[in-house]
Amino acid sequence: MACNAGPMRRLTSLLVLKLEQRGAATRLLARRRQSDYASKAAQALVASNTIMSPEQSLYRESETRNLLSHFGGGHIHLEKDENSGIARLLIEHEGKKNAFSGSMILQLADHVAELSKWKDGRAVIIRGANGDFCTGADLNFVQKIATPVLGAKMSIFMGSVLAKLHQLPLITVAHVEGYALGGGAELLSACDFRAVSTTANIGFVHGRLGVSPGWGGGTHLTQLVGWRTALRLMASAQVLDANECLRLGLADFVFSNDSEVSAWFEQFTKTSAQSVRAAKRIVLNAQECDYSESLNRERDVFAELWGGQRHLQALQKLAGSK
Ligand SMILES: CCCC(=O)SCCNC(=O)CCNC(=O)[C@H](O)C(C)(C)COP(=O)(O)OP(=O)(O)OC[C@H]1O[C@@H](n2cnc3c(N)ncnc32)[C@H](O)[C@@H]1OP(=O)(O)O
Repeated sequence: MACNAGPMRRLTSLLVLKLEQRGAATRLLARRRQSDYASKAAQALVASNTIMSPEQSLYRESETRNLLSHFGGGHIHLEKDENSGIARLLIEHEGKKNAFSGSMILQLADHVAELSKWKDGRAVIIRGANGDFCTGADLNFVQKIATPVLGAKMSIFMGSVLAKLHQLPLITVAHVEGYALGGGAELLSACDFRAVSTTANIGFVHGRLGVSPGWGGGTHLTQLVGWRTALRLMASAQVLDANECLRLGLADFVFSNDSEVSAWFEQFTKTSAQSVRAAKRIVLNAQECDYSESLNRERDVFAELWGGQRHLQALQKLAGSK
């Protein structure tokens, strides 16, 4: 369990802030065409007491799921290998360089939920189809939800998905080739490790669209590269190649072909899945909890493994080899 309800609470307060801008949102919506689905949905939300009253429930996941389901295209495939404990997530949106549609966001949410329950999972590798990682949100879909209220809902939902991805009890690796822009850069920055191809172009280019990261990517980037570099990258919308990413700490490994990345990944298969998962829990606690709570939790993790079947078997094997 997380030490605090951090990500969701921060996202919810974002929605509260947006709701305070209700007058502006309503005026903006009034200018939109009645026939536009997103505009109608937004008007319904603005008119609804439940979404507009801070005293009442502000965010309904089911409403956001319903909204996102209207924007289809592309697919996220999940493949789990029970023997190795390694899963693969493939992002595929043909003709759109794997940009996220609404339905792809929902699929990612469901896959992350499934992975969170996978007791024997060791790692998940995330990759884009056809030579690109992901170019963020599908711009056609973005255009249709370009209102403060709908943007807040989408940001809460996808921000929570990427926070859950970040907190998975297994190792997350982004296998990055080609373009990883906007929300695509946010997705890779939520992972534990980034193996980056020499073909990669990675950029927090949100500023070119007059916005900023909204899926937690600004926070994850800051944790990875420090606040000054993160500020520079977001404020300039600079697109980086693999070697620049490596120099800044945004890449862990640079590769030029698949066999190199497979060889690099081998390091995560040398210990038991339980030990890998324990290590992940320990580093998450160290990030999220205060010092003494993190130490307490580390002891709990240790106690779950010490004297267990795998520990005893390993001891026996070592003793036998002496
Ligand atoms: C909180 C999340 C915020 C966000 O993620 S906002 C989205 C941020 N992403 C972007 O701004 C990327 C926009 N795309 C681009 O700049 C360029 O397409 C890119 C990736 C540099 C590639 O340039 P080129 O190699 O010249 O190729 P191209 O532009 O002809 O693209 C090929 C086809 O892919 C499409 N595409 C690429 N990125 C897309 C996107 N995000 N949403 C929707 N469609 C997208 C592009 O429109 C083009 O389609 P078509 O062939 O013209 O039908």
